[in-house]
Amino acid sequence: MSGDLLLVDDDAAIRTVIVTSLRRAGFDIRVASSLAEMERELKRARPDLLITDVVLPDGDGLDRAAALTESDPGLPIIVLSAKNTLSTAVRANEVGAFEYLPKPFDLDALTAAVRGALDRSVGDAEEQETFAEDAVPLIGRSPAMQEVYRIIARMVSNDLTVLVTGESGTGKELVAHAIHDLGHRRREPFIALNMAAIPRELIEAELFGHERGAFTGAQARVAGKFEQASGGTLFLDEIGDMPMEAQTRLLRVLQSGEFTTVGGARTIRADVRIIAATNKDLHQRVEAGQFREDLFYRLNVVPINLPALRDRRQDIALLARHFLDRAAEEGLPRKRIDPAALSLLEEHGWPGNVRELQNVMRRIAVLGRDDVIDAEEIAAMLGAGEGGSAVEPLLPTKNIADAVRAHLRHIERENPALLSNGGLYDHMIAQVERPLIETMLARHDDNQLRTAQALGINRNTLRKRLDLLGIEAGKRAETKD
Ligand SMILES: Nc1ncnc2c1ncn2[C@@H]1O[C@H](COP(=O)(O)OP(=O)(O)OP(=O)(O)O)[C@@H](O)[C@H]1O
Repeated sequence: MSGDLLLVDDDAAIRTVIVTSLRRAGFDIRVASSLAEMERELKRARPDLLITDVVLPDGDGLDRAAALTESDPGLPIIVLSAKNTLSTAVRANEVGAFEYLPKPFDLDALTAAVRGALDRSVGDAEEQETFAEDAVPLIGRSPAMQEVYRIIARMVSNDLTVLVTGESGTGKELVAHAIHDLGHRRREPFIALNMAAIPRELIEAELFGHERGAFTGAQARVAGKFEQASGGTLFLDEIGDMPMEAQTRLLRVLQSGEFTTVGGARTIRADVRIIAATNKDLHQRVEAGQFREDLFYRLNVVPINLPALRDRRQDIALLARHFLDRAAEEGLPRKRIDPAALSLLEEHGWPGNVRELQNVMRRIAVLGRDDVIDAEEIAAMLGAGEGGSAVEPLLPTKNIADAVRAHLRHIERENPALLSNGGLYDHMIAQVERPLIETMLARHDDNQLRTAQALGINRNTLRKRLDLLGIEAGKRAETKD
């Protein structure tokens, strides 16, 4: 791949090293040692990529880069800096720099970053802008999130294994998606598998696929997630819940880059990027003998820890408004929120993190009385949530009560024995429970874990209720592309 690169650095030795290495990799590269020289080069011709140092003799390379991205948003920029402070990284991120490389950096890493940046900038600039917006749906400007963005930005130009940790609902899956969507594998599949959502005995077959006749009921050869994700990204959610035998097998794949299907003799190359996530303390699991230490180190190549929402309260207002906007885009009433209401949100404990905030905002969008949400409404909503009871009935209680009475009259006519044979209570509860569970399952694409979380019940409780009510729930949601 060739490309016209412009390197701006006042250190002649660094210029020489970079120029030599990038020319060897097949790139054309021009150099400048100051902002003034850079301006001259920019006037001569627009480069395909700018690589700049931060501290230059006649000014700040990052400030200039920020101005450049305003006037030329399609120009990819790589920032090199010896000032390894977080603020430089954050500024580089704000500028939208494709990659931030702290000095001293690895020349291979620079070459990979250049390739990734050029690859990404190929194509229609307009399409890219929308792509970039859609690709990073992560909201929040707190320092903790900036650090997360900085790591994500550095992960898009390589295939390193990433371990995302954080409490439930902090956005781990969103981060995995962002890494995939921004990286060079973005046109290939993103396949997710949640270890906690499928029966333990099926995990290996789900991951590696199985041959016909590998076990009872295996009537045809089935490709596993590794094969489905080929060329793309495999997201292993709730990795802490992976059974030991599957851990051993996964470790072997990570070591050898190959796997065999269950019951199969063929080996298949595993061209996938692995992103794992967990809300469990894996160190503790390792100590308790429940998680293989060697696998932990294989997965924890690049750790990303997502902060709990209560530890980044400055993001709450932004997130709340974002979720209200999203609700309005989906056709729910458009609501605004007043400052006192926002303060209350900021003081809340948020045990369910961003997911909980999202649910609260959606409920308010549906149920709120006025266009402007006030503190009283928020207090009522949060108070009800904490008690674990229904927030406020969607339908006035009277209608549900009427429905119950009408159904009892119907039973009296059609099946009077039910009124006295002891089965009435279960029957009536099932009348409410079935549509409730079915509707919520449909909303969550049949994903049982998310449905249980949304309902506020344990996943096993949900499973039992599904069995009892005879509701069939598929597993469509485990696979996403
Ligand atoms: N920073 C964020 N900006 C916007 N939305 C967010 C953010 N973080 C999380 N969300 C939203 O909150 C919900 C939960 O996020 P996600 O599923 O990624 O969390 P998680 O950490 O993977 O949760 P779990 O551990 O329970 O699977 C999603 O609907 C997601 O879109």
